[in-house]
Amino acid sequence: MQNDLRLSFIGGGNMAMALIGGLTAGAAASATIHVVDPNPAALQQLAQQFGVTTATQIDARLAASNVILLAVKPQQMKEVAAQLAPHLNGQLVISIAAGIRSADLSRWLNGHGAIVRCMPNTPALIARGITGMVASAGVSPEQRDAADAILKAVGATLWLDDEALIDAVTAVSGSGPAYVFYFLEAMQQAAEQLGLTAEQGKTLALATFAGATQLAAQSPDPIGLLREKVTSKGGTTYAALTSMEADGVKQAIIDGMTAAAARGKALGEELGAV
Ligand SMILES: NC(=O)C1=CN([C@@H]2O[C@H](COP(=O)(O)OP(=O)(O)OC[C@H]3O[C@@H](n4cnc5c(N)ncnc54)[C@H](O)[C@@H]3O)[C@@H](O)[C@H]2O)C=CC1
Ligand SMILES: O=C(O)[C@@H]1CCC=N1
Repeated sequence: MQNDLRLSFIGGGNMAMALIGGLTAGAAASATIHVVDPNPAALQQLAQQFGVTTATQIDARLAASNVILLAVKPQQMKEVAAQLAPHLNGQLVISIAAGIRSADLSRWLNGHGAIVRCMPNTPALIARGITGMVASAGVSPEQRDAADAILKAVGATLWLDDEALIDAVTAVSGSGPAYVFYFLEAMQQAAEQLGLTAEQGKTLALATFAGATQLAAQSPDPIGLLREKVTSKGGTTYAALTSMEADGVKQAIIDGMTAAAARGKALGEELGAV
């Protein structure tokens, strides 16, 4: 399938754009990509930027795809599945929607079995994403490989056996870029309050994040030890971390991520109950 990948997206918003951007720039550049979205402005931008074909509703080109990737909001999934169901003929369906369980999607697709549920993230746009993935029982080994190749074209993949863990992946890496941007915003704001320009603050914060994450990835040391190595007793880092601990920053991050996972589970229960 990899040599003849005809991939259609239903939903051409932020996440579809991130995935298509990564796919067209990288290993899957030869794939035929088609996008269906009722919003002509979104389609025009995708066509201009990435040379994909587009349609405002499900058409023959979509039906002729061998992989259909659902990139609509979780709240739109049931309606989209009802529109898609009559056009299915064994194709692989990949869903990236937060919360939506494969069993519910399969039911809405009239019992379609070839479903891969996954949770990518927006750094896919620059091929630096990471995607948690789980395959339903009806997915063939070839389809699993195709799903892996599509998501690998935009970064790393991590396969799970237990679908319930996708909510945890959502809380860590799906939503995760937003936490990083939040931390960067806070660092930039603090830099400005301390007298640097916004640009200087951004430059310093970005380089620090990039350097520290690469160091953590390459070092044999546990992350906690790397933190301790920056923290001289009675020094500046100690002052910062003591203040952050007193403000409950670490616990606030853990609580926030727990809320994200709970929201993913609740979305699945709410939206799947129909
Ligand atoms: N934004 C992110 O960082 C991530 C999002 N996701 C998931 O990706 C999915 C899409 O999220 P975003 O791209 O952020 O949302 P978005 O709102 O940017 O895009 C959704 C698109 O679906 C289109 N749409 C609405 N009804 C439709 C229909 N009947 N047929 C075809 N298209 C239709 C809309 O016009 C819009 O362009 C969500 O389910 C979300 O949970 C997953 C991982 C990360
Ligand atoms: O916020 C959301 O619901 C989606 C899923 C992960 C990232 N964005």
